[in-house]
Amino acid sequence: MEVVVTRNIPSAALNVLNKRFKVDLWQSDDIIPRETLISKIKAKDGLLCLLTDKIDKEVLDSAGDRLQAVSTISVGVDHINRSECTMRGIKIGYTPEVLTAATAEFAVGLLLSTSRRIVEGTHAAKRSNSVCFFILCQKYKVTNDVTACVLVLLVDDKTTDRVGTILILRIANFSHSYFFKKDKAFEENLWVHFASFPDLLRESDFIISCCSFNQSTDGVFDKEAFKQMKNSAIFVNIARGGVVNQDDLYDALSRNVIRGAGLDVTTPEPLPTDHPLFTLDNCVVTPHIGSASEKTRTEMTMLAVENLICALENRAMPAQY
Ligand SMILES: O=C(O)C(=O)CO
Repeated sequence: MEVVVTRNIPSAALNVLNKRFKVDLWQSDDIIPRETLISKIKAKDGLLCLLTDKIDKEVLDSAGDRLQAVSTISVGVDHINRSECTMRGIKIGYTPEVLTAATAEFAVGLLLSTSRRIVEGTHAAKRSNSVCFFILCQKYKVTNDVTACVLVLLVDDKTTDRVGTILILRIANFSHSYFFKKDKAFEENLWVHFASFPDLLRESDFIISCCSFNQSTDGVFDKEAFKQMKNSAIFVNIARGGVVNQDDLYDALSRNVIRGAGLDVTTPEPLPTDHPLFTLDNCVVTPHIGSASEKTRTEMTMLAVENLICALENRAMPAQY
């Protein structure tokens, strides 16, 4: 059997695949160009891909009848046309659980670095030796305390629940937590409360988007949403760039409609270096590295490899979507 792998993966994972299949590897740390993917996938049995690879009808058409499985090294599957896969009997594997803790931790990191202006402080320290006055000078006078603030997580399905749950536990010492989710058990187990979306926007000091990207979350953080937030609110996005209208966010940040944003996800990814969001002091942008600890990325890759092998050998995948 033949499989396509769309990125350099750790050699341990590649060796496992090489022992079983003929592997057509895109041997690069860069995103595989779309035309290359469309050409490589022809008449292959399996695909190991990343969230940066759009697996749509055109790619599946190019693969043809032999393709049996798409295994993504990600928990999110919004880059894969699931209904086309289902119609064609193509199994989808994904990587839940193994990245939960790393992603939740990263959200805490973004929350703190944005609210306490750690990145801005680092730049200021490099620029000037008067940084001891950082907190006193007019320009830099405000940072948000995290303690005793109201924090909101936008969570909407099983996948994002997991990250949300760990996140709640990690920040339990800081804040009261609210969940945008109608689930009694959840409320009782984590001492969180359900609130409507407009209430959450109005009452929160921190809003963390952990939701999956779908029709109901597409652009949900827009001009209207930012207008409803407190002027002191900090917005953190570890979900997908598509849940935010980025022009509206830029506008809200540059006019101090909200205080700051920490974004690990953007549209597009990577965000072009000349993007206006990079010009703002009150916006921390990272290149989608929420799950990028060595242990986590290795576990994700090994799980994706195992998913692919099981699918092609007609055994149950450890994590079938
Ligand atoms: O696995 C995913 O879907 C991610 O977004 C990783 O950070």
